[in-house]
Amino acid sequence: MEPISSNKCFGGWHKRYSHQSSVLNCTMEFAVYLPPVVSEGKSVPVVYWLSGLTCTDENFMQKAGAQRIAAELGVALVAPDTSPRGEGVADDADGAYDLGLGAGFYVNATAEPWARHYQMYDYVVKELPELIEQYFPVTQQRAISGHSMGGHGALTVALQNAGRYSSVTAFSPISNPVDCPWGKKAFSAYLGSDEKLWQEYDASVLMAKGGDVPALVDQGDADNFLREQLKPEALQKAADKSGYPLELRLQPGYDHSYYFIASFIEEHLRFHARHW
Ligand SMILES: N[C@@H](CCC(=O)N[C@@H](CS)C(=O)NCC(=O)O)C(=O)O
Repeated sequence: MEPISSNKCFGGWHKRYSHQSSVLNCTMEFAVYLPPVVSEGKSVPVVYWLSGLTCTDENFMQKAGAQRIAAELGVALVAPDTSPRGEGVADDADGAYDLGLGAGFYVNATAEPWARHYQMYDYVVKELPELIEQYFPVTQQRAISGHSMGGHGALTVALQNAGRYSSVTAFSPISNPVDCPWGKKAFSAYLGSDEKLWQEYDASVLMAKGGDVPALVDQGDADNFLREQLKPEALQKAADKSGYPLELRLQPGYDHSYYFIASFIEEHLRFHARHW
């Protein structure tokens, strides 16, 4: 692990690192925020943040203002990148923003040319937490959050790994990727034509089967992607069917941006802190 930068922030430290990922077969960068109590020798729980299309680890850390409340709550924040990176990593032939680099969709790709590097599900669920738990003063308490493509990632990761996460929250998640243009495009590329496999990565399909990881989802009603891509009504329907503990809130006037995330991130972190 190589340090890239270190900045004091609300009494704690925001740090960036690069490391060689064996799961993704490339060099990856990630960010970690360590709250002030860490300097007193205390270990802290971790909230993992998964970002959306076009993002790196930096969007959330620079725009959401989450460090202030993480410092108060005594929680670490970890933000991975949104896809494998570097020379030799496949990208969309037209450089589209919604496939390839910056658009890993938190799945394990099975189709070519993606399978060699695009294993973001295993990276987020296994390799990155193992690294964090080995090198940083953190407990085994984990929660997960994300935005848009990362909201889809957070929900599917929590739903598939109930014992590993104590709570999950999402902003504007892609709630039913098997039934929207972003999801269909990414899943047909990364997973091929076997739609049964797609369903393993669909939050609405998974939530309809039930579960008990507490979930909070915020969605702005002025979000341009709401109707065509995000479809929170599918998630609500799934939760109603299975009796899943989902709190879904439609927030009037908010759009898809980090201004929305910055407005509610405090409530999301407090939600996680209530469920350690
Ligand atoms: N319309 C955008 C779609 C990408 C987008 O809205 N990305 C969201 C996540 S889905 C984001 O967080 N962008 C980066 C940022 O706002 O910092 C584009 O064409 O680039």
